[in-house]
Amino acid sequence: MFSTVFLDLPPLVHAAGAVTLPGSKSISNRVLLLAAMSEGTTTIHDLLDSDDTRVMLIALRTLGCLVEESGTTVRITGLAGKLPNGSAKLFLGNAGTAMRPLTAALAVVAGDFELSGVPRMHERPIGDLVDALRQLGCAIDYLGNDGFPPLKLGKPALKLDAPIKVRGDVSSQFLTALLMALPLVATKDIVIEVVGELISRPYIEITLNLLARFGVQVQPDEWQRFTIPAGAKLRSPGDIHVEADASSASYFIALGAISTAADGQNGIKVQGVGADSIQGDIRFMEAAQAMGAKIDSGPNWLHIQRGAWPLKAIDLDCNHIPDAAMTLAVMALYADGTTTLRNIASWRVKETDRIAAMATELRKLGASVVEGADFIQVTPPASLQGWKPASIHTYDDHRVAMCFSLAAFNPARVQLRIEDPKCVAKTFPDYFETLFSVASSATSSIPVICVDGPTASGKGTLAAVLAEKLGYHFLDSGSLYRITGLAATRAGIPLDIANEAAIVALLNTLPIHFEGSHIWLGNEDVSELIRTEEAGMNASKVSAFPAVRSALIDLQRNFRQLPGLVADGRDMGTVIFPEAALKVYLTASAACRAERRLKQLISKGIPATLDSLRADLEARDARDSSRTVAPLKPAQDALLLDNSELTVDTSVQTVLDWWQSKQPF
Ligand SMILES: Nc1ncnc2c1ncn2[C@@H]1O[C@H](COP(=O)(O)OP(=O)(O)OP(=O)(O)O)[C@@H](O)[C@H]1O
Ligand SMILES: Nc1ccn([C@H]2C[C@H](O)[C@@H](COP(=O)(O)O)O2)c(=O)n1
Repeated sequence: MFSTVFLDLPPLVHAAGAVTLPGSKSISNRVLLLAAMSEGTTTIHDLLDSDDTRVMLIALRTLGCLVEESGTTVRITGLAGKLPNGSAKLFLGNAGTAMRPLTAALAVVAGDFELSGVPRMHERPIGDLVDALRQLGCAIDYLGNDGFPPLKLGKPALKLDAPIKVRGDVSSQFLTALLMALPLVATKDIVIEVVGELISRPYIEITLNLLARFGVQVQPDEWQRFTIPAGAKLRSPGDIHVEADASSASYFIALGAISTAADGQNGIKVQGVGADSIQGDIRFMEAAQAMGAKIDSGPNWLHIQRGAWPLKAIDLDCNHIPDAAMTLAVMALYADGTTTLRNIASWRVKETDRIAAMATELRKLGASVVEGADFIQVTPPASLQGWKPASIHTYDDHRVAMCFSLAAFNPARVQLRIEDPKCVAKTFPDYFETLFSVASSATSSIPVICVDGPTASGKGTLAAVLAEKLGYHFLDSGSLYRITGLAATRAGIPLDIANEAAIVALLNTLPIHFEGSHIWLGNEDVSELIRTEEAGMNASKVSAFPAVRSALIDLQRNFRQLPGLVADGRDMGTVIFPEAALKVYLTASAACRAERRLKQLISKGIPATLDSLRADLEARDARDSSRTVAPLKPAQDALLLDNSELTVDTSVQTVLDWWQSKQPF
């Protein structure tokens, strides 16, 4: 997951390949609660691992439920409606799929509970559900504002005779919550009557479908009355598989519709969910097809290719696909006219006011947007010049972040910044990694920051922190020369020019691979071994051989992957990435560098003296600067930074400021 303050997306050009999506949030949290409340043990396969499921799991454990996790498989020993912990305080983050159903389930069983969430959760309405539960005799108090969490639940005095009325036109989660909770107390038939038009019916279909899997056959009557039969009991189905999330699939369906494939590849394959999904958002397929996507599907997969181009503008009632419809609003940027998405009033009470958020952010990109109480109308920029680079504010809303990433395919190739990219953790923590696994940019548009300079100037430290802060890959090019020196020494090859060919032949066979900050030579983690002063000196020797340098060029350039790269070395800016957007030449006085190296070695328990270290680093600098190929020197367009008197933080901030000043935002 990208936990950076922002994530810059270079212009994306192609997309092709297969993606496997995480489990459905709606199914995951429903199944977790049903499994916890039912009789028997349920093994849930492919459960979504995200913020929203995590708060549900923590809540269930707090209530005394036995939860055993093993990867994406979770075993729940059901409580059969009896809670061992009759009082608990539950924090439910911003998970509506946890807050609403848990409120109903805990309100009908005896106990004292407090349910709270993040500030936005305390602005999301729950009054209609509370009103419905109070009709049943549930004791519920508001701890903050009336109509909103946090809530205090007490012991109910249940009255099951009259039909329970619940509004269906604000959120279908209120009805879902009642449907899942009432089997716990169905000593007689319980009737729920929906007041107002029921929105988001497909979510109710998921609820009914899953209740049936847990042994409860609710009798629906025209989507207005639902009867939970007397004697209904939640019973574990044993094993249950969670489909991939159809709302998450919408981004990749859209991706297939708007992108062209790179050579030899063919569209986007989405694995884990197919056209026969029980999730309502699968009908996003139809909307995407109406806009021009070509989609094939099988039992558990979808295959999407670009069809009509530009996409066709549509006018659609999106009541049945409220979440996935946000993706349509971004697809509208690529349409041949104005797209209108109607009947989306529920967007206003989601993670943020999504109509306002989408309108604001689409306008930043240059679109014309009209918004109303329950609709949004999007007209794309009239020409390439109409597109504007934009920093997309994401409002702590995972779907805003994910759907706007698709704007990186804009034909004007303007840059895009996604603020707070980690908000995708709510449903799809690895969203951007998955996107980058199938999307590609022109290599020349993938940003590179080069940090070159003499030994112990702090290049590695600076470059690694920059890479972390920007979410970019990191190339420690010196490690490649260090490994070459190590391998040659181990093979008994003297490190002199006469053996250049032998060293290159050996280098070409080396199974080098990188895993985070660890460097492997085959099965051996050599990260520490190559850090000695001797290894540094040997690296300096082999790095002077032209054929060794040539042999390492492609390997280094291959590090230039989405979303960007920070590369540290001696010739990053002069030879390997001469067109890099920012080149930093980092220096510090020899005295200062020797002192830093001394501290570094002593902290690792390696004895050393200041004088010998200074002599060694000056000798290394001299060799690195005087060799005939790619000598150590600043690139002509490098910015010089002497950090002798600067802390690491100040150096990092200086370079980040330089980088920001080059961005169009
Ligand atoms: N600005 C700074 N102020 C103080 N200490 C620093 C600064 N930058 C780096 N250091 C420290 O100096 C030591 C050497 O830094 P680092 O290993 O990053 O240098 P380097 O240039 O990559 O060296 P080499 O080229 O030999 O790999 C580290 O212990 C690091 O924490
Ligand atoms: N791009 C590079 C990186 C490193 N070298 C050589 C010269 C250095 O003395 C040696 C070790 O590098 P370090 O790990 O200390 O950065 O490798 C080079 O020639 N070109």
